[in-house]
Amino acid sequence: MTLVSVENLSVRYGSNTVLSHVDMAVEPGEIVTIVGPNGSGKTSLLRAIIGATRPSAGHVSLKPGLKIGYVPQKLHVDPTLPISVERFMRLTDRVSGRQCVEALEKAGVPDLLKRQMSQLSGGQFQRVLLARALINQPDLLLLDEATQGLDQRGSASFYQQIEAVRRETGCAILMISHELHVVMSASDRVICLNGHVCCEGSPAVVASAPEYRALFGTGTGGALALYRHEHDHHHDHDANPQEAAE
Ligand SMILES: Nc1ncnc2c1ncn2[C@@H]1O[C@H](COP(=O)(O)OP(=O)(O)OP(=O)(O)O)[C@@H](O)[C@H]1O
Repeated sequence: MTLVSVENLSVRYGSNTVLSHVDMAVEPGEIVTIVGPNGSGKTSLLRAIIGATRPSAGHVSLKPGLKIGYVPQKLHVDPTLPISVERFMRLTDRVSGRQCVEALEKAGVPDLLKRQMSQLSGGQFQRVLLARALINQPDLLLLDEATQGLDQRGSASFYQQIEAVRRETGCAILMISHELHVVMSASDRVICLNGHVCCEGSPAVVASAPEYRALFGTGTGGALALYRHEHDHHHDHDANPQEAAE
């Protein structure tokens, strides 16, 4: 059964429409990546899915009883606050020490339980956030640019961990990423967003779609084009990405 189904979704902040007519779905066990320039509504889409942002039109349906783990884009922990990884993980959920250790194992950092949050490296911190999101054994994991601030090796290894999590737990993953080259290999499906769904499909189909190329250019150099986005392609919400790619 489909985990998340988004139909004709629009999100508006005041008079600013950031998402319009977005249709997308996530099936069990899939890894789906959302790419798109800054401000293209990626975070707004995730927030609409978890119910933190109210759609101005359309709707989001979740499979009944769906458990979601969410790794936010940024989380600031005051470096002067003495808080251990274990305390941090137990702040929001009633979980045992054993469950914390298991979640840290799944996130690839089994030995961090007693460490101070302020002493973790960027990569370790992100793994702890991942562990916290895994603690309730979610059916769907949402990651909002979870590798921000990590170097290329750190983020490649983080995505390998995500694939291992999917293998071991079978949970589906919906993630936002700017690292196109890494994402392309780790994803079953890519959705290219720019206020609307520009194109979507398997990484190979999306990479060769004219809409995607208009946004990101070709090859891995396209990762840079992301930040120098010129949106000059024609908007056609009914375009079939399969046909467009041919
Ligand atoms: N709570 C809010 N109130 C008003 N405007 C908002 C709010 N949240 C986001 N926006 C605006 O909506 C647009 C889309 O923001 P969103 O965070 O969804 O984009 P994004 O694709 O995730 O961007 P980035 O890649 O920079 O993280 C931006 O122009 C942003 O300024």
